[in-house]
Amino acid sequence: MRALYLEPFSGLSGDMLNGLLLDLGGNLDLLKEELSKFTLEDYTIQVERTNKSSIFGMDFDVQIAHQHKDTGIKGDFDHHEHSHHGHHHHHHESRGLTEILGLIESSDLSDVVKKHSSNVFKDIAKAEAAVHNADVNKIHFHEIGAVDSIVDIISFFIFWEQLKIDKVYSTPITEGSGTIHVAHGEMPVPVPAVMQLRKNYPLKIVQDFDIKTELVTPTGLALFKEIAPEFTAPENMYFSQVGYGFGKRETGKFNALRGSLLTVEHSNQEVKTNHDDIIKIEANLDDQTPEQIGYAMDILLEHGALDVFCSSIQMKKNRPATLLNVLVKPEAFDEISYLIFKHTNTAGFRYQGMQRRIMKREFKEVQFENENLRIKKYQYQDIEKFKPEFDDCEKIATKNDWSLQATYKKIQNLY
Ligand SMILES: O=C([S-])c1cc(C(=O)S)c[n+]([C@@H]2O[C@H](COP(=O)(O)O)[C@@H](O)[C@H]2O)c1
Ligand code: NI
Repeated sequence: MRALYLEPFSGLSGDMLNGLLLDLGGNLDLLKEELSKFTLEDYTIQVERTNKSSIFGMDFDVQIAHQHKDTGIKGDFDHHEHSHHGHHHHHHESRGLTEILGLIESSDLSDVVKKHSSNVFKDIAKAEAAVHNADVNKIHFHEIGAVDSIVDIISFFIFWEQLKIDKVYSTPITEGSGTIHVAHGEMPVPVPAVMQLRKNYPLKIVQDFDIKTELVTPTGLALFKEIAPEFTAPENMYFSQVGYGFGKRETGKFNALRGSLLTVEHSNQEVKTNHDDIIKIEANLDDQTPEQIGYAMDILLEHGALDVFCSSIQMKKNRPATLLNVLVKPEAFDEISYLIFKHTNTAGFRYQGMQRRIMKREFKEVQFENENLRIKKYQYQDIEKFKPEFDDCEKIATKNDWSLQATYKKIQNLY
């Protein structure tokens, strides 16, 4: 399993979220290729690996042709008829929600990107409609703001799909205070659309009253809601990568969104049930080297297979071959199927649904010889079993130059 751990200690915006996913390994060329499936006016994506306070991260910016960078503020939603505003140039068309949803639906973007980005647009339009007492379909996204909002939102889910994140965790979100100026005048921070987006949704937001500007933008918060982070610290996971997406405003503090990719082995996941459903996949491989099979096994395990194992078989034409077995949760079946076809020579495989009887599993962590020692507790009715985490025992044994046997003896009274 792969998780994303967000630390929005300086708020959330579309640019920060995109910069972060890029810094965590999002592929810019593939992003541009995908975005070309969606027809929009002239814009360019500017990315720069740069530093703030000597910490390197990604600056992501969508630049629109003819945009005046006078205020540095984008996202000017036009809720009025064009004729009411002399300053609305002809080339600044506005798009309504229905039009944006239609553009997304008729594009060749993936279903995942279509679904999530449409949800975000609906959420923002609903919030704007509530603030400005307008019909949700009458909210018009002003072109200057809309093009970069559209690109921000769609890009985020294209990166999202690339990174294959299964779960999101977050620390509480920090928001600024005071007021900001947008085209419609002065707005209190949190801005009204952000307040609406918070309605009836369990978010943890704290305000930093030393910062007199906006840290959380409507786009940033709507994207955050769509990936639905859990406000807890992930347990039994390992940080595999840390990244930073920079914000644009001068806040007087370190203005970035930090995020980390975390991985967890299935054997280290908490289990709260005594039974579950899995799928068992079998493929006979008679033309693949052990090196290739080992490589495929690693990839399948990294992408959520519960277990991958092989046995030797004798196939037609007297060929010694390998039976590849993969156990997978139903929700990971499509991705694992794709990866089997990608990384093995097989042109088909067998699969069957199975039920498992399993022991509940939880972890406790103790300190031993200045090291964390995780202990697994298995439980089924009145039966309890305890098992210290092998990787931790190995670390303790190596550090102290003890045998594994001696290490297990020393820790046995800890569980
Ligand atoms: O122009 C309008 S109507 C406007 C409304 C609101 C409300 O909260 S209502 C907020 N904003 C500000 O625009 C920028 C851009 O936001 P994005 O989410 O598009 O990045 C931001 O400062 C908003 O607070 C504009
Ligand atoms: Ni508004």
